[in-house]
Amino acid sequence: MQPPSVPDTVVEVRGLTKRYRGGQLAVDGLDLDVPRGSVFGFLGPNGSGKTTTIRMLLGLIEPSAGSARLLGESMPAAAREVLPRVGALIEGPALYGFLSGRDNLLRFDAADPTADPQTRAARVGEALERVGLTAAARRKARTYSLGMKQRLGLAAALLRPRDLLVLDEPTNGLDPQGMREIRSLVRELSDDGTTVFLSSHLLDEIEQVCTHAAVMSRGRLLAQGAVDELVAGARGRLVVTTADTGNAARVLREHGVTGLTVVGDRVTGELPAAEAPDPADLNAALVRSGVRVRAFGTEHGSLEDVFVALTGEGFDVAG
Ligand SMILES: Nc1ncnc2c1ncn2[C@@H]1O[C@H](COP(=O)(O)OP(=O)(O)OP(=O)(O)O)[C@@H](O)[C@H]1O
Repeated sequence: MQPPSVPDTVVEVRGLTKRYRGGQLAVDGLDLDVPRGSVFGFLGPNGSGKTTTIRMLLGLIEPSAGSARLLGESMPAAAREVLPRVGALIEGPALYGFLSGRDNLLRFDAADPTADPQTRAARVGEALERVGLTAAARRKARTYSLGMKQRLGLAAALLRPRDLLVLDEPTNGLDPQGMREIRSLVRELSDDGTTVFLSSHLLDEIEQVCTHAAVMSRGRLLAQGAVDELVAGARGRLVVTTADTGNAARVLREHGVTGLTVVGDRVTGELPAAEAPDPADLNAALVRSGVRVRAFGTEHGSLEDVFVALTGEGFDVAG
């Protein structure tokens, strides 16, 4: 039997809305298009509706309005056919601490009625290998670091081939090393052709690993698209290094630069969108005013700039 084909749009969401019983509007008219083969970052501060959206995508809760298609099929109606092709890791894996990593995976595999017991050991061995836990496979899961537990959860999601992986805040609580491990695993899975949808409140993480992103705030979508296009649309920041920060800020303000901040010997600001002055003219104006400029340049826009420009607010990671 041919494996089912993967449509060009792996996740297609239209007008998706969730109002909880208490009246809380958690997700408000969301449209999403996740292209096949992408690593799609679902970005937003805590409480912006990411988990609620993922729950609706996976058919765990009913939307109040709108529709969600996963691998071309309507959810939650097609959950039985679609979900076996989707690996998910939400809010940390459910592991037995008293079992070894390997025994945890054997249990997960045994719980899948379609998994052939004859090939179970090989499947578990491959999944452990894939996430780099072979050497630690016989240790009890409770002795694992958070990053190792998260990788074991991913191994469980990878016991069968998946067309889509949905990861809710996969690096939450991990140290930088653990984060790097998960990021490189996500890249490998993507290189093998799996579409990955991952939520995060970490802008930097999304920029590092994702090809596409959707930016959420308070239940609403602010922007989505290829990360490089989103970032290219963000205005860069002007950065001037000088001992004479006060005068530099004044001159830049007079020339239309906004959002000026001074940290140490660095003055940064935003170039006005319309009729942006040529940075070379700004530099000349600083020099004319007697400001001794040590360094002058522009920094590329980041996803944070996109977020700030769209909301007029800082990206509050603490929620
Ligand atoms: N079961 C529920 N009943 C009522 N309100 C809820 C429920 N679950 C979430 N909410 C509310 O809905 C909003 C969105 O929450 P959600 O968990 O989807 O956001 P999130 O972006 O995933 O944030 P986090 O990263 O903190 O989980 C929040 O204001 C939250 O308090």
